[in-house]
Amino acid sequence: MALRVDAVVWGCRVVSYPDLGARPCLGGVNFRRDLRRLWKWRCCCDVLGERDIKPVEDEKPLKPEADDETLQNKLSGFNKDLNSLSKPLSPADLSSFQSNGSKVRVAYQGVPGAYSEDAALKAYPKCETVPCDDYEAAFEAVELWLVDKAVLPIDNSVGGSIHRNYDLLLRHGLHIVGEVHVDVNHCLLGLPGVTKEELRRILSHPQALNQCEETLSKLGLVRISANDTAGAAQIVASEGARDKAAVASVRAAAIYGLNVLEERIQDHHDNITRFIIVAREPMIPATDRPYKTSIVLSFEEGSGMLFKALAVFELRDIEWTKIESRPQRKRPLRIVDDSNKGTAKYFDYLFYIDFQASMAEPRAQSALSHLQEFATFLRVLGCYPMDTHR
Ligand SMILES: O=C(O)C(=O)Cc1ccccc1
Repeated sequence: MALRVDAVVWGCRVVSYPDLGARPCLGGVNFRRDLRRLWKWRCCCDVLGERDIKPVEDEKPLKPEADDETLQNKLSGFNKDLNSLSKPLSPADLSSFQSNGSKVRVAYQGVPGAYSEDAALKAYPKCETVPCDDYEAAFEAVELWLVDKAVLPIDNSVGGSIHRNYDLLLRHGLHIVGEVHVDVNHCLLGLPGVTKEELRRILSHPQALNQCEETLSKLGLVRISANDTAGAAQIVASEGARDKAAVASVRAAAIYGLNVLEERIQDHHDNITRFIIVAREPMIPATDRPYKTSIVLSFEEGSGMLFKALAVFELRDIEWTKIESRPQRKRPLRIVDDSNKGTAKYFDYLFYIDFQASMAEPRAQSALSHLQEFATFLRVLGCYPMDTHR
Protein backbone atom coordinates (compact mmCIF):
# COMPACT_ATOMS: atom_id res chain seq x y z
CA MET A 1 0.00 0.00 0.00
CA ALA A 2 1.45 3.37 -0.97
CA LEU A 3 1.37 6.69 0.78
CA ARG A 4 2.44 9.76 -1.11
CA VAL A 5 3.80 12.75 0.77
CA ASP A 6 2.83 15.62 -1.54
CA ALA A 7 4.36 18.41 0.50
CA VAL A 8 4.96 19.62 3.99
CA VAL A 9 2.76 22.51 4.94
CA TRP A 10 3.15 24.34 8.22
CA GLY A 11 4.91 21.34 9.69
CA CYS A 12 2.08 19.01 8.52
CA ARG A 13 2.51 16.37 5.89
CA VAL A 14 0.05 16.74 3.04
CA VAL A 15 -0.47 13.14 2.13
CA SER A 16 -2.54 11.10 -0.24
CA TYR A 17 -2.99 7.36 -0.06
CA PRO A 18 -4.27 6.35 -3.48
CA ASP A 19 -4.75 2.69 -2.52
CA LEU A 20 -7.35 3.71 0.05
CA GLY A 21 -9.10 5.92 -2.48
CA ALA A 22 -8.52 8.92 -0.25
CA ARG A 23 -8.00 12.53 -1.26
CA PRO A 24 -5.00 14.50 -0.04
CA CYS A 25 -5.41 15.77 3.49
CA LEU A 26 -4.11 18.77 5.34
CA GLY A 27 -3.97 18.96 9.13
CA GLY A 28 -6.95 20.88 10.46
CA VAL A 29 -9.24 20.02 7.57
CA ASN A 30 -11.48 17.10 8.43
CA PHE A 31 -8.56 16.00 10.50
CA ARG A 32 -10.19 13.08 12.32
CA ARG A 33 -11.35 11.28 9.19
CA ASP A 34 -8.04 11.65 7.41
CA LEU A 35 -6.23 10.70 10.55
CA ARG A 36 -8.18 7.45 10.74
CA ARG A 37 -7.23 6.58 7.17
CA LEU A 38 -3.60 7.37 7.76
CA TRP A 39 -3.80 5.39 10.96
CA LYS A 40 -5.06 2.35 9.08
CA TRP A 41 -2.29 2.81 6.57
CA ARG A 42 0.34 2.97 9.29
CA CYS A 43 -1.00 -0.20 10.85
CA CYS A 44 -1.01 -2.01 7.49
CA CYS A 45 2.62 -1.13 6.94
CA ASP A 46 3.50 -2.02 10.51
CA VAL A 47 5.59 1.13 10.69
CA LEU A 48 5.34 1.41 14.42
CA GLY A 49 4.67 -2.21 15.21
CA GLU A 50 1.59 -3.63 16.89
CA ARG A 51 -0.95 -1.17 18.17
CA ASP A 52 -4.57 -1.09 19.21
CA ILE A 53 -6.78 0.61 16.67
CA LYS A 54 -9.41 2.59 18.48
CA PRO A 55 -12.50 3.23 16.34
CA VAL A 56 -13.28 6.92 16.33
CA GLU A 57 -17.02 7.39 16.61
CA ASP A 58 -17.41 11.07 15.99
CA GLU A 59 -16.41 13.10 13.00
CA LYS A 60 -15.49 16.08 15.17
CA PRO A 61 -12.31 17.72 13.88
CA LEU A 62 -9.46 18.27 16.29
CA LYS A 63 -9.44 21.89 15.25
CA PRO A 64 -12.33 23.88 13.80
CA GLU A 65 -12.63 23.73 10.03
CA ALA A 66 -10.07 26.10 8.60
CA ASP A 67 -11.47 28.96 6.56
CA ASP A 68 -9.98 29.87 3.19
CA GLU A 69 -7.78 32.57 4.61
CA THR A 70 -6.30 30.27 7.25
CA LEU A 71 -5.66 27.69 4.55
CA GLN A 72 -3.92 30.26 2.40
CA ASN A 73 -1.75 31.23 5.37
CA LYS A 74 -0.88 27.61 5.91
CA LEU A 75 -0.10 27.08 2.25
CA SER A 76 2.20 30.13 2.19
CA GLY A 77 4.34 28.35 4.78
CA PHE A 78 5.21 25.47 2.41
CA ASN A 79 8.29 23.58 3.42
CA LYS A 80 9.36 20.98 0.96
CA ASP A 81 12.53 19.90 2.71
CA LEU A 82 11.45 16.69 4.42
CA ASN A 83 14.97 15.71 5.47
CA SER A 84 15.52 18.85 7.50
CA LEU A 85 12.47 17.99 9.60
CA SER A 86 13.59 14.61 10.83
CA LYS A 87 16.95 15.29 12.48
CA PRO A 88 17.62 14.31 16.10
CA LEU A 89 17.14 17.17 18.54
CA SER A 90 19.86 18.89 20.51
CA PRO A 91 19.49 21.03 23.65
CA ALA A 92 19.37 24.06 21.31
CA ASP A 93 16.00 22.71 20.15
CA LEU A 94 14.57 23.66 23.52
CA SER A 95 13.99 27.05 21.94
CA SER A 96 10.43 28.21 21.14
CA PHE A 97 11.40 28.72 17.51
CA GLN A 98 12.35 26.29 14.79
CA SER A 99 15.46 26.73 12.63
CA ASN A 100 13.29 28.40 9.94
CA GLY A 101 12.10 31.01 12.48
CA SER A 102 8.55 29.67 12.79
CA LYS A 103 7.06 29.09 16.24
CA VAL A 104 7.24 25.59 17.74
CA ARG A 105 3.73 24.07 17.84
CA VAL A 106 3.01 22.18 21.04
CA ALA A 107 -0.08 19.99 21.54
CA TYR A 108 -1.69 19.57 24.95
CA GLN A 109 -4.83 17.94 26.30
CA GLY A 110 -7.54 20.36 27.29
CA VAL A 111 -8.62 23.87 26.39
CA PRO A 112 -6.81 27.21 26.89
CA GLY A 113 -6.05 27.77 30.58
CA ALA A 114 -5.34 24.08 31.35
CA TYR A 115 -2.27 23.28 33.45
CA SER A 116 -0.92 21.33 30.49
CA GLU A 117 -0.92 24.57 28.50
CA ASP A 118 0.96 26.24 31.39
CA ALA A 119 3.52 23.44 31.10
CA ALA A 120 3.88 23.94 27.33
CA LEU A 121 4.38 27.69 27.83
CA LYS A 122 6.88 27.12 30.63
CA ALA A 123 8.94 24.79 28.42
CA TYR A 124 8.62 26.91 25.25
CA PRO A 125 7.56 30.45 26.31
CA LYS A 126 6.82 31.72 22.80
CA CYS A 127 5.38 28.52 21.36
CA GLU A 128 2.02 28.13 19.67
CA THR A 129 -0.13 25.87 21.87
CA VAL A 130 -2.56 23.47 20.18
CA PRO A 131 -5.47 22.15 22.28
CA CYS A 132 -6.46 18.48 21.85
CA ASP A 133 -9.54 16.52 22.98
CA ASP A 134 -7.59 13.84 24.82
CA TYR A 135 -4.07 12.55 25.51
CA GLU A 136 -4.21 10.15 22.57
CA ALA A 137 -5.03 12.98 20.14
CA ALA A 138 -1.96 14.88 21.42
CA PHE A 139 0.26 11.86 20.66
CA GLU A 140 -1.36 11.45 17.23
CA ALA A 141 -0.91 15.13 16.40
CA VAL A 142 2.87 14.72 16.82
CA GLU A 143 2.98 11.48 14.83
CA LEU A 144 1.08 13.07 11.95
CA TRP A 145 3.33 16.15 11.87
CA LEU A 146 0.43 18.46 12.77
CA VAL A 147 2.52 19.75 15.67
CA ASP A 148 6.17 19.53 16.65
CA LYS A 149 5.78 18.30 20.21
CA ALA A 150 3.21 17.33 22.83
CA VAL A 151 3.26 18.00 26.54
CA LEU A 152 1.63 15.43 28.85
CA PRO A 153 1.17 15.16 32.62
CA ILE A 154 2.89 12.02 33.91
CA ASP A 155 3.18 12.37 37.66
CA ASN A 156 1.78 14.49 40.46
CA SER A 157 3.29 14.92 43.93
CA VAL A 158 -0.12 14.34 45.57
CA GLY A 159 -2.18 12.21 43.15
CA GLY A 160 0.65 10.03 41.79
CA SER A 161 1.13 8.73 38.26
CA ILE A 162 -1.11 9.47 35.29
CA HIS A 163 -1.23 5.84 34.11
CA ARG A 164 -2.89 6.57 30.80
CA ASN A 165 0.18 8.46 29.61
CA TYR A 166 2.53 5.64 30.64
CA ASP A 167 0.46 3.27 28.52
CA LEU A 168 0.36 5.67 25.57
CA LEU A 169 4.12 6.19 25.71
CA LEU A 170 4.60 2.49 25.07
CA ARG A 171 1.96 2.26 22.39
CA HIS A 172 3.29 5.23 20.39
CA GLY A 173 6.79 5.41 18.96
CA LEU A 174 7.59 8.93 20.21
CA HIS A 175 10.59 10.04 22.29
CA ILE A 176 10.69 11.95 25.57
CA VAL A 177 12.77 15.08 24.89
CA GLY A 178 12.12 17.09 28.03
CA GLU A 179 10.36 17.45 31.34
CA VAL A 180 8.83 20.41 33.12
CA HIS A 181 7.50 20.84 36.66
CA VAL A 182 4.42 22.99 37.21
CA ASP A 183 3.41 24.29 40.61
CA VAL A 184 -0.33 23.63 40.72
CA ASN A 185 -2.51 26.24 42.41
CA HIS A 186 -6.05 24.87 42.43
CA CYS A 187 -8.68 27.58 42.90
CA LEU A 188 -12.39 27.47 43.58
CA LEU A 189 -14.01 29.37 40.70
CA GLY A 190 -17.63 30.53 40.60
CA LEU A 191 -19.78 32.82 38.51
CA PRO A 192 -19.30 36.53 39.33
CA GLY A 193 -21.32 37.50 42.42
CA VAL A 194 -21.82 33.91 43.64
CA THR A 195 -20.81 33.06 47.25
CA LYS A 196 -19.40 29.73 48.52
CA GLU A 197 -22.65 29.09 50.43
CA GLU A 198 -24.63 28.97 47.18
CA LEU A 199 -22.49 26.17 45.71
CA ARG A 200 -23.79 22.59 45.38
CA ARG A 201 -21.80 21.06 42.51
CA ILE A 202 -18.13 21.13 41.56
CA LEU A 203 -16.59 20.29 38.19
CA SER A 204 -12.98 19.46 37.36
CA HIS A 205 -10.44 16.97 36.06
CA PRO A 206 -10.59 13.83 38.29
CA GLN A 207 -6.97 14.39 39.45
CA ALA A 208 -7.82 17.94 40.53
CA LEU A 209 -10.95 16.77 42.41
CA ASN A 210 -8.87 14.12 44.24
CA GLN A 211 -6.20 16.64 45.15
CA CYS A 212 -8.81 18.93 46.75
CA GLU A 213 -10.73 16.16 48.56
CA GLU A 214 -10.70 17.81 52.03
CA THR A 215 -11.89 21.26 50.94
CA LEU A 216 -14.59 19.85 48.68
CA SER A 217 -15.86 17.53 51.43
CA LYS A 218 -16.02 20.43 53.91
CA LEU A 219 -18.08 22.39 51.39
CA GLY A 220 -20.29 19.30 50.80
CA LEU A 221 -20.09 19.61 47.02
CA VAL A 222 -21.14 16.92 44.53
CA ARG A 223 -18.16 16.10 42.27
CA ILE A 224 -18.58 16.04 38.51
CA SER A 225 -15.60 15.06 36.38
CA ALA A 226 -14.55 17.05 33.34
CA ASN A 227 -11.90 16.48 30.66
CA ASP A 228 -9.59 19.13 32.08
CA THR A 229 -9.63 21.90 34.67
CA ALA A 230 -10.00 24.75 32.18
CA GLY A 231 -12.75 22.82 30.37
CA ALA A 232 -14.62 22.70 33.69
CA ALA A 233 -14.24 26.50 34.05
CA GLN A 234 -15.52 26.94 30.49
CA ILE A 235 -18.62 24.81 31.27
CA VAL A 236 -19.39 26.73 34.49
CA ALA A 237 -19.09 30.04 32.63
CA SER A 238 -21.21 28.98 29.67
CA GLU A 239 -23.98 27.19 31.62
CA GLY A 240 -24.44 30.07 34.06
CA ALA A 241 -25.79 27.88 36.92
CA ARG A 242 -25.10 29.69 40.22
CA ASP A 243 -24.70 26.46 42.21
CA LYS A 244 -21.91 25.12 39.96
CA ALA A 245 -18.22 25.86 40.52
CA ALA A 246 -14.96 24.64 38.99
CA VAL A 247 -11.54 23.72 40.31
CA ALA A 248 -9.04 25.36 37.96
CA SER A 249 -6.22 27.90 37.80
CA VAL A 250 -6.24 31.68 38.21
CA ARG A 251 -5.44 31.90 34.50
CA ALA A 252 -8.52 29.82 33.63
CA ALA A 253 -10.64 32.18 35.79
CA ALA A 254 -9.36 35.17 33.81
CA ILE A 255 -9.92 33.48 30.44
CA TYR A 256 -13.53 32.40 31.18
CA GLY A 257 -14.56 35.42 33.29
CA LEU A 258 -15.02 33.56 36.59
CA ASN A 259 -14.45 34.77 40.11
CA VAL A 260 -11.71 33.24 42.31
CA LEU A 261 -13.58 32.32 45.54
CA GLU A 262 -10.53 30.69 47.15
CA GLU A 263 -6.93 29.95 46.12
CA ARG A 264 -4.74 26.92 46.97
CA ILE A 265 -7.62 24.66 47.93
CA GLN A 266 -5.54 21.49 47.44
CA ASP A 267 -5.09 19.23 50.48
CA HIS A 268 -1.30 19.60 50.31
CA HIS A 269 0.06 23.09 49.85
CA ASP A 270 2.96 21.86 47.71
CA ASN A 271 1.36 20.29 44.67
CA ILE A 272 3.71 19.78 41.75
CA THR A 273 2.91 18.07 38.48
CA ARG A 274 5.66 16.69 36.29
CA PHE A 275 4.96 16.94 32.57
CA ILE A 276 6.95 15.25 29.82
CA ILE A 277 7.53 16.60 26.33
CA VAL A 278 7.42 14.10 23.48
CA ALA A 279 8.66 14.51 19.91
CA ARG A 280 9.16 12.43 16.78
CA GLU A 281 12.94 12.66 17.02
CA PRO A 282 15.02 11.72 20.07
CA MET A 283 17.23 14.24 21.84
CA ILE A 284 20.98 13.77 21.23
CA PRO A 285 22.32 12.77 24.66
CA ALA A 286 24.99 15.12 26.04
CA THR A 287 26.68 15.83 29.37
CA ASP A 288 26.57 19.62 29.34
CA ARG A 289 23.88 19.68 32.06
CA PRO A 290 22.07 17.15 34.30
CA TYR A 291 20.22 14.60 32.18
CA LYS A 292 17.60 12.01 32.95
CA THR A 293 16.93 8.78 31.04
CA SER A 294 13.56 6.98 30.97
CA ILE A 295 13.33 3.30 30.11
CA VAL A 296 10.67 0.60 30.12
CA LEU A 297 11.49 -3.08 30.57
CA SER A 298 10.07 -6.48 31.47
CA PHE A 299 11.49 -9.70 32.86
CA GLU A 300 10.75 -13.37 32.48
CA GLU A 301 10.71 -13.96 36.21
CA GLY A 302 9.31 -12.14 39.22
CA SER A 303 10.40 -9.89 42.04
CA GLY A 304 14.04 -10.97 42.28
CA MET A 305 14.62 -9.59 38.81
CA LEU A 306 13.44 -6.10 39.76
CA PHE A 307 15.87 -6.16 42.67
CA LYS A 308 18.64 -7.17 40.25
CA ALA A 309 17.65 -4.38 37.85
CA LEU A 310 17.88 -1.75 40.56
CA ALA A 311 21.25 -3.12 41.65
CA VAL A 312 22.52 -2.44 38.11
CA PHE A 313 22.05 1.29 38.82
CA GLU A 314 23.29 1.14 42.39
CA LEU A 315 26.52 -0.58 41.28
CA ARG A 316 27.30 2.36 39.00
CA ASP A 317 26.28 5.09 41.42
CA ILE A 318 23.32 6.03 39.26
CA GLU A 319 20.33 7.36 41.13
CA TRP A 320 16.93 6.26 39.90
CA THR A 321 14.18 8.80 40.49
CA LYS A 322 11.00 6.89 39.67
CA ILE A 323 9.67 3.36 39.19
CA GLU A 324 6.20 2.67 37.89
CA SER A 325 4.72 -0.69 37.05
CA ARG A 326 1.93 -1.30 34.57
CA PRO A 327 0.23 -4.59 33.75
CA GLN A 328 1.20 -6.30 30.50
CA ARG A 329 -2.27 -6.45 29.05
CA LYS A 330 -1.32 -8.75 26.20
CA ARG A 331 0.15 -11.29 28.58
CA PRO A 332 -1.71 -10.84 31.88
CA LEU A 333 -0.79 -14.10 33.60
CA ARG A 334 2.46 -15.98 33.99
CA ILE A 335 1.88 -19.60 34.94
CA VAL A 336 4.62 -21.17 37.02
CA ASP A 337 4.74 -24.88 37.65
CA ASP A 338 5.32 -25.00 41.37
CA SER A 339 6.16 -28.77 41.58
CA ASN A 340 4.07 -30.58 44.21
CA LYS A 341 2.18 -27.43 45.35
CA GLY A 342 0.33 -27.00 42.07
CA THR A 343 0.50 -24.19 39.55
CA ALA A 344 1.16 -20.61 40.65
CA LYS A 345 -0.17 -17.68 38.64
CA TYR A 346 1.35 -14.18 38.67
CA PHE A 347 0.37 -10.97 36.96
CA ASP A 348 2.98 -9.83 34.48
CA TYR A 349 4.25 -6.25 34.65
CA LEU A 350 6.19 -3.72 32.64
CA PHE A 351 8.51 -1.51 34.70
CA TYR A 352 9.13 2.12 33.84
CA ILE A 353 12.33 3.46 35.39
CA ASP A 354 13.73 7.02 35.32
CA PHE A 355 17.36 7.46 36.30
CA GLN A 356 19.66 10.44 36.63
CA ALA A 357 22.33 9.98 33.96
CA SER A 358 22.82 10.74 30.30
CA MET A 359 23.10 8.02 27.67
CA ALA A 360 26.29 9.84 26.63
CA GLU A 361 27.90 8.61 29.87
CA PRO A 362 29.71 5.24 29.78
CA ARG A 363 28.17 4.26 33.15
CA ALA A 364 24.64 4.64 31.70
CA GLN A 365 25.55 2.69 28.56
CA SER A 366 27.05 -0.13 30.59
CA ALA A 367 24.00 -0.17 32.91
CA LEU A 368 21.73 -0.67 29.92
CA SER A 369 23.84 -3.41 28.38
CA HIS A 370 23.86 -5.13 31.77
CA LEU A 371 20.05 -4.85 31.94
CA GLN A 372 19.77 -6.29 28.44
CA GLU A 373 21.39 -9.50 29.69
CA PHE A 374 18.35 -10.43 31.73
CA ALA A 375 15.46 -8.22 30.52
CA THR A 376 13.07 -9.81 28.03
CA PHE A 377 12.16 -6.38 26.66
CA LEU A 378 13.94 -3.04 27.02
CA ARG A 379 13.21 0.29 25.36
CA VAL A 380 14.76 3.71 25.98
CA LEU A 381 11.87 6.17 26.01
CA GLY A 382 14.18 9.17 26.04
CA CYS A 383 17.24 10.90 27.42
CA TYR A 384 16.60 14.57 28.14
CA PRO A 385 17.70 17.55 30.26
CA MET A 386 16.30 17.43 33.79
CA ASP A 387 14.06 20.25 34.99
CA THR A 388 16.17 21.36 37.91
CA HIS A 389 13.82 24.22 38.81
CA ARG A 390 10.69 23.77 40.85
O1 LIG B 1 -6.78 19.49 33.61
C1 LIG B 1 -5.72 20.12 33.44
O2 LIG B 1 -5.66 21.35 33.46
C2 LIG B 1 -4.51 19.35 33.19
O3 LIG B 1 -3.61 19.83 32.56
C3 LIG B 1 -4.39 18.00 33.84
C4 LIG B 1 -4.06 18.22 35.30
C5 LIG B 1 -5.04 18.10 36.26
C6 LIG B 1 -4.71 18.29 37.59
C7 LIG B 1 -3.42 18.62 37.96
C8 LIG B 1 -2.45 18.73 37.00
C9 LIG B 1 -2.76 18.52 35.65
